[in-house]
Amino acid sequence: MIGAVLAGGRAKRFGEDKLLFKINGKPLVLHAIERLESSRLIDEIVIVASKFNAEKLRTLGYSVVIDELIVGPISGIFTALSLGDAFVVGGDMPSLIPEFIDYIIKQFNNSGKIVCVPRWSNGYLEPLHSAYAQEFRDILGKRINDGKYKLYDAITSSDACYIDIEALPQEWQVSFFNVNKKEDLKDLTK
Ligand SMILES: Nc1nc2c(ncn2[C@@H]2O[C@H](COP(=O)(O)OP(=O)(O)OP(=O)(O)O)[C@@H](O)[C@H]2O)c(=O)[nH]1
Ligand SMILES: [Mg+2]
Repeated sequence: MIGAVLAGGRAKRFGEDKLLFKINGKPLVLHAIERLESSRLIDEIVIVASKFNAEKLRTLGYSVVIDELIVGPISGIFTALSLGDAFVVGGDMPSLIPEFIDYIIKQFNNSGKIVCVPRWSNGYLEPLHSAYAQEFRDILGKRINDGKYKLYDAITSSDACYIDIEALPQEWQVSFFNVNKKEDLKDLTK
């Protein structure tokens, strides 16, 4: 399974390039990559960048593909799936829990569904912490063509497998943490 790290956003809320912003001396995106890499069921990492930041991200030494569409995470996933099945995360998720990722990939493999996504009891989904089959790419492509960019809608209108977050170890929930604003960094001093 490919580990795809979405990195094509403009970080408007953060106010500067958040993915290369150093936390404990290491770019934010590298924290996410290294966590994802230590999942046993992930065998290859790919960064899904934009044409604006691809060169900088290439210096990290991982393979980089360019999302030519940049219409939000949906186009990042669409781009990643050209390479195969993928577990997709945001590059701004430094607290990923490899064991949780492996758990989702196992569920995905056993379910035979085209997407396996964690779901909160209020119905909220975590699509940037989910496993996607390459077969889902055509569905995403059609939706993007129609100007339908909401991932939530793409997933819920498909035959997805849902993982009940509250039934799992509570310590795993930190895996969803993502940095949007500068002030989010203070939750990250560990
Ligand atoms: N490939 C790709 N990645 C994206 C796109 N939009 C967002 N991302 C990435 O997805 C992750 C989560 O997105 P956001 O939290 O909205 O980040 P962002 O868009 O850079 O930040 P804001 O401009 O503040 O919304 C980040 O790592 C982004 O770099 C996109 O259109 N294409
Ligand atoms: Mg955004």
